[in-house]
Amino acid sequence: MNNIVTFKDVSWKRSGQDILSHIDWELKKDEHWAILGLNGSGKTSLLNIVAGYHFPSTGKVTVLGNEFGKANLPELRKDIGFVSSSLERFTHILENQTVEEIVVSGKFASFGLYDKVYEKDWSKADNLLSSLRLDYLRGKKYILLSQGERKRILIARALMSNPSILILDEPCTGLDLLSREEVLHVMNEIAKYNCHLLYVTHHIEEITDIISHVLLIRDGKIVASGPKQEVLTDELLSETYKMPVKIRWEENRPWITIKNNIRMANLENINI
Ligand SMILES: Nc1ncnc2c1ncn2[C@@H]1O[C@H](COP(=O)(O)OP(=O)(O)OP(=O)(O)O)[C@@H](O)[C@H]1O
Repeated sequence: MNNIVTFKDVSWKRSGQDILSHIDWELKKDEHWAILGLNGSGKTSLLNIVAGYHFPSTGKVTVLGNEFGKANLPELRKDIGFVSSSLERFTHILENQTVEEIVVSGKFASFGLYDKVYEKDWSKADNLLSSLRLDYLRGKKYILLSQGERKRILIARALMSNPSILILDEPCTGLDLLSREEVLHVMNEIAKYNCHLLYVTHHIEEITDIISHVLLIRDGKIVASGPKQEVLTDELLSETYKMPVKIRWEENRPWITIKNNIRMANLENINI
C-alpha cells in the first residue's frame, strides 16, 4: 500500500463554521510528517479525522486503505497510535503501575491489563524499553517518573501494538531542553518500527532527521505541504504564522527568528 492517508477536498464544519476547508493532502509510504500552524489553525481537528474521531463534513478520507464511512473504526484505530496531553487525564489510573505494565497495556489500547498478557508480550515490552534506551526505568512506578521519562514511556507504549501510524501531538510541551532532546531521540528511533509519524509542534527546531515532510496550516486551510526543505521557507512560514519570520538550518534542523524584533503591539498592523 503506497498511500497511508489521503484527504480529497475535505472540509469539517462545526456550528456553521468551516474549521477545516478543502484539504487535499497525501501521506505516502515511508514519509514522516510534521504539522505546523498557530493555535486554533485546525491541527488537532485534522489529526482527529485521521484517527476516526471526527467524520469529515464533505470530501473523502482514506486511511490505510480504508475509506471513512466504510471502515471498521475500532479495528482501524488499533493501527493508529496516539500520544497527546489528553492521555494525561488518565494519569491517576497509572499511579501504582510499573513502567513495564504501562508499556504492555499498549497491546489493548487501554491503561489497565484487562486481557491476558503472554510471555511474548512482556518480552516485547522489554525489547521496546531496551531499543528506546529506557531500560534504566525498569521496575519503576510510572508516577515517580519525570515528565520527559513519562512521555518516552507513552511513546514506547504506543509502539506496543505495532501501529502503522503514530500521532504525536505536541509531546515536548513543558519539557526542559535535555528532556526534549531525549524525546526527540526516541522519535528518531521510531523509523525502525515501520510506522508513519504525524508530529504536531509549535517549535520548528523539533523537526529532526526523521521528519521528511511538512504540512503548514492557517485558519483551517493548507498553506503548503511537501518535502521539508521546500516547505520550510521564510515566505511560507511567515504566511502560516501571520508575522515575518526567518528560517535558518543548523545541525540539520530548522530554527526560526522573528524578523525586525517585532513587538506584540505592532503585530496587529502587519499584513502578510
Ligand atoms: N468540536 C468543536 N466544535 C466547535 N469548534 C471546534 C471544535 N473543535 C475545534 N473547534 C475549533 O476549531 C478551531 C481549530 O481547533 P484545533 O483544536 O483543531 O486547533 P489546533 O491547531 O490544534 O490548535 P492548538 O495549537 O491550540 O492546539 C478552533 O477555533 C477551535 O475552537
